[in-house]
Amino acid sequence: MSKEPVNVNEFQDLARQALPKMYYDYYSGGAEDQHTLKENVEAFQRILFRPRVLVDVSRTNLSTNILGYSVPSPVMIAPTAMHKLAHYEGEVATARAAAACNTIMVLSYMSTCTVEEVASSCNGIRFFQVYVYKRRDITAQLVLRAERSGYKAIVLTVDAPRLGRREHDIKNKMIAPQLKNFEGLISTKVTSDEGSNLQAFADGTFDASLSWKDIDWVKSITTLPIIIKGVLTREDAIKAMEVGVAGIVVSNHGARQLDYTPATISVLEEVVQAVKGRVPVFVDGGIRRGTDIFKALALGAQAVLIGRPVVYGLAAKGEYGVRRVIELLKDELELTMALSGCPRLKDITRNHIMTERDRPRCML
Ligand SMILES: Cc1cc2nc3c(=O)[nH]c(=O)nc-3n(C[C@H](O)[C@H](O)[C@H](O)COP(=O)(O)O)c2cc1C
Ligand SMILES: CC(C)CC(=O)C(=O)O
Repeated sequence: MSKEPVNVNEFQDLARQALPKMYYDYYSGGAEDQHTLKENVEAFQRILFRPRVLVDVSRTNLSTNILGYSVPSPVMIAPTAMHKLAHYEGEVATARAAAACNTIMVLSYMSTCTVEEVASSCNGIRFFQVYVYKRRDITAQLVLRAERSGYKAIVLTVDAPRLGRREHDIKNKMIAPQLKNFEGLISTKVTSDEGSNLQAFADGTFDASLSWKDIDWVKSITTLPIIIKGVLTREDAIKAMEVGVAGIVVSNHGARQLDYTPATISVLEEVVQAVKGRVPVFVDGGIRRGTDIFKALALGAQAVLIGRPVVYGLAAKGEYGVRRVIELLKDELELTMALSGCPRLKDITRNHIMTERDRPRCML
């Protein structure tokens, strides 16, 4: 048994040791210069606290409500592809860990276990993430299967008309494994032996024509609420509300798509202000500490999603590792709340943090 991590960052090293280089690079990497990859984490570090003292924090409560579902903490599992490359049990192990923590898991469209396998592996609230394929009938079938299997919302990812340029994957000639969801529908075998096979697969399948008018089509294939994932501007947040989404995820896809987009935490407030409370706003990207979660909530997020740390937990220690990642983040958030004078999530306000812009000159 490898050593027991005391924070989620320590799972990354264990994952690096556990995984073949090609897979570790795929999970950890970002697009091009990986500027945004660094920024997603570092922008959190530039936000400081304004803690309040002498508040009774002998009891804390982290519970919240996400789309009508009551959950014990404002943490969800972001959709990440192909968990069997991290651990032989794949998304089933992740789902069991999520269920054990009563945490909402968003299953990736590009999962290595099927939507039905994950649904039947354990009880739990799950959402299904969707990419729209050129073959729209395939997308419609997958959405129907997810709905029939009890998934509670569709998370439509809109920041990937094409796959970002991930240079590790190009060098490693990253493979695209068979994705069981698509068995009998489409082959993930690509013939290209140049560059990333995953990119070649995405180029052949993802529908780059997808646009705002197509949200009506997505609505027409499901009765589930639709959350849009990948919004970074007030303009798109307003459009998303106009087309009637049930929620917005501020996301730059973990810095894997367009490099030099701002860190998500830097644009969260812009989106929150545009949305004016009409739909919940979620955020992902670079969240590695309970303090990061607190900062996101202070800037108006209803909850956060965690991507890489979950995959690292899975690679390092399977289901147990994912559970520990969720527990560590939740414990850190709880302590942050106590030390900031916020016994409940609704006590967390914008005044509990200061961004670089808020800081008085004399402190620079
Ligand atoms: C290995 C990996 C695979 C991903 N696969 C998907 C995916 O299939 N669908 C999707 O919408 N987002 C995908 N994402 C993006 C995540 O949902 C999320 O936006 C991102 O990981 C958050 O950043 P973090 O990893 O810093 O927490 C993936 C991210 C990673 C790291
Ligand atoms: C298989 C990929 C398209 C999944 C993805 O979204 C990613 O790797 O970021």
